[in-house]
Amino acid sequence: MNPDDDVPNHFELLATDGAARTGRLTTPHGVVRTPAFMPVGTAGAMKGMHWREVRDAGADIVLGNTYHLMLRPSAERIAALGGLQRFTGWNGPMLTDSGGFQVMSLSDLRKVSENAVTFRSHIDGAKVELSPERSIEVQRLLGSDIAMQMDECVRLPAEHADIERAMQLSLRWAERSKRAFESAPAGYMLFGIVQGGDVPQLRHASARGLVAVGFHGYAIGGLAVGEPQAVMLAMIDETAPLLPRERPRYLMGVGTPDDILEAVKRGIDMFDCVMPTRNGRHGVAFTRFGQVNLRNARHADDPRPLDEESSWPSTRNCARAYLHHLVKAGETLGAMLLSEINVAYYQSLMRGVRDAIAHGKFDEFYQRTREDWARGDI
Ligand SMILES: NCc1cc(CSc2ccccc2)c2nc(N)[nH]c(=O)c2c1
Repeated sequence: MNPDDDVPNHFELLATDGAARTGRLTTPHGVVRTPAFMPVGTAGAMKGMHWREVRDAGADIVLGNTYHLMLRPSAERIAALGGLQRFTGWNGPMLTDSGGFQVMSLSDLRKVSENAVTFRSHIDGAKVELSPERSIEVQRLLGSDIAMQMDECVRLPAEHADIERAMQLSLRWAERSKRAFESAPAGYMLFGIVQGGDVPQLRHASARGLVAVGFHGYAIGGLAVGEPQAVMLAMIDETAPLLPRERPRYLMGVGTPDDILEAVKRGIDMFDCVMPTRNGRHGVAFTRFGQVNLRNARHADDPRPLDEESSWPSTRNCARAYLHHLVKAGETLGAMLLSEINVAYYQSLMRGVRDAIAHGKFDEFYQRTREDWARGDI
């Protein structure tokens, strides 16, 4: 009996088109339609947006960050206040990362040992130890519907020996994470994370090792960490076929609309990225015709909206000249409008992807979407 079979499966595959899939992932706080884009609400807020707008834009699930929330306001305080959903007011599914990735990218004086990652808080400099067991405890206290195992992600390019060391450590942490998760109530999920850098054999070993442990779903980590898109896609080609077809696959921290379309084509179901809100705060809009930098003077007298055929009101109604003015003036409303415009675009892209796969038209959708992007904004 494969341990993977012992783990309940809350994912339902509805249709496939080539390697692309569309399905439904049922969580304790609601259903997630896949392929799904999950906006990142790092410290319990979606920067520049109300949760109402996130929901109206079409997001079924949002992400929270264990690293940030355990440091401030603390997992124990959020638990005492009823958990992340009640604390934030987002009354839907939430996924939290394990925190190790953020430690490596945000904190100082960090040390990785067999037992844990030790670091100093970027907020008050306090020494903190994050073990697989503590990471799972924090995610359980937050009440997230989908928790991630503790792992070590290596930036690329990297030495083969370092990639292998981190991949093997992550596999041992996967087993410890699963043991620590065993007391979670039914319906709550734990995903394993495939590591292995840009080395196919290490990707294979990681994927096989995780399936042997058995998880509700499988993430592909350690990509979009400095490698060319072609390398990222090649590693997805090496990894996805080794993951159980009937369970969800999540590509962590990816990506641009083009990255997402290419990864859906290769069998990925879930995505997250800070780009929609981060680019929005920097004056850049994602549209059906590619990215538009509203700081550019060419928009100063342009009365047209970004896309008059968009289903999203701000995208259909706000004049480029106004958005340009807000961005140049540093008005908060500029960041707010472009954040919602971008999150809405990503959600419209995912709606189009799901519909195309459901009707066996993914290839046509893929071609037409890329032609629109290539045509550019005129
Ligand atoms: N840049 C890719 C990336 C991003 C994240 C962060 S994804 C995220 C961010 C915020 C909240 C929830 C998930 C990762 N997280 C883990 N645990 N492992 C990785 O290899 C990895 C790679």
